[in-house]
Amino acid sequence: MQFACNAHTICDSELRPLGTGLYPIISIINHSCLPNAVLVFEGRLAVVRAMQHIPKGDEVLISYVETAASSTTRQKALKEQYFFSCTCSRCIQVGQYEDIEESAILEGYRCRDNGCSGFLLRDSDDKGFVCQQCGLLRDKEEIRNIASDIKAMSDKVLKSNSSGNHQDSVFMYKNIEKLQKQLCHPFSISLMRTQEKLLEILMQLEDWKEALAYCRLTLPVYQRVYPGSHPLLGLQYYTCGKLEWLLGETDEAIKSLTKAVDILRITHGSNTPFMKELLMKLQEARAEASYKLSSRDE
Ligand SMILES: C[S@@+](CC[C@H](N)C(=O)[O-])C[C@H]1O[C@@H](n2cnc3c(N)ncnc32)[C@H](O)[C@@H]1O
Repeated sequence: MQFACNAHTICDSELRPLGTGLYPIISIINHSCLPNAVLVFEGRLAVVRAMQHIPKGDEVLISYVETAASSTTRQKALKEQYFFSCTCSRCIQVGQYEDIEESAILEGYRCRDNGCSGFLLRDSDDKGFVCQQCGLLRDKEEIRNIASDIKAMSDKVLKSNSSGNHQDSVFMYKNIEKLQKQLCHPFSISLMRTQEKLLEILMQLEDWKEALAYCRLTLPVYQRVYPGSHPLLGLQYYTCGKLEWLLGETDEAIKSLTKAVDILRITHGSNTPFMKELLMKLQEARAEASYKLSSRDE
């Protein structure tokens, strides 16, 4: 229990998990689902950085769990691993309309009308789910069928992942994505996770163009679920910028890399090798853009 409640996942600069470590000083930091600080690692060194101004006397808080989740999901994860009920400013809104809406957007269903972006809530007769914007009902049987097709397809892709055929995986994840688009709200986290997976495999396949398309698809959801200076949003801008640069979209690359720098210099500091590399890429992209401009003028 001491380990489970106090250990932290050690990650690389791109927040990919490497292992687990126990850091006695870091272990005194409490959790918030709306944290004001972030824990990052520079090799084995654990560094806590403020993501916003923290007034003197305020508690420094990090998040122990994935914040891109509904209140119910976050609370369940905190209870199961850390044995407490969170009462942070996000969690105290549980049961209020805004929180119900946010949960239905992140983890609920889309409206039957493709042009409507409303969120759905269970109807009082338990026939299905009703769009809170246009009033259309989605039959629970239809929802159950699509959800079970997604489950079957996800089980299949997990089994086939071990065989390592990326093309097959792309095909299967695209099928999952298609079904999730029918089922889930456009800002759904599961749809975003499928698109992230496709981005990852397409990068391995070096299909930069399609990878960029998927990276761009995830950005609106990232902006919503990782607001402010969240490192994951910064890293997604970084990926987008690298792909744009690789594909010769220099001006777009400069915009994305600048957004990445604005966030990651807060979360990752400005003197780390990781940040130096990012700043170097931005400088090179700027130099390329001005070279292109001057050769066009000539
Ligand atoms: C890593 S320790 C944090 C330091 C701990 N509060 C202490 O005084 O040693 C994790 C434990 O702290 C408690 N904790 C952390 N954040 C909390 C919060 N927001 N509300 C209530 N308890 C919290 C929980 O018991 C959790 O298992």
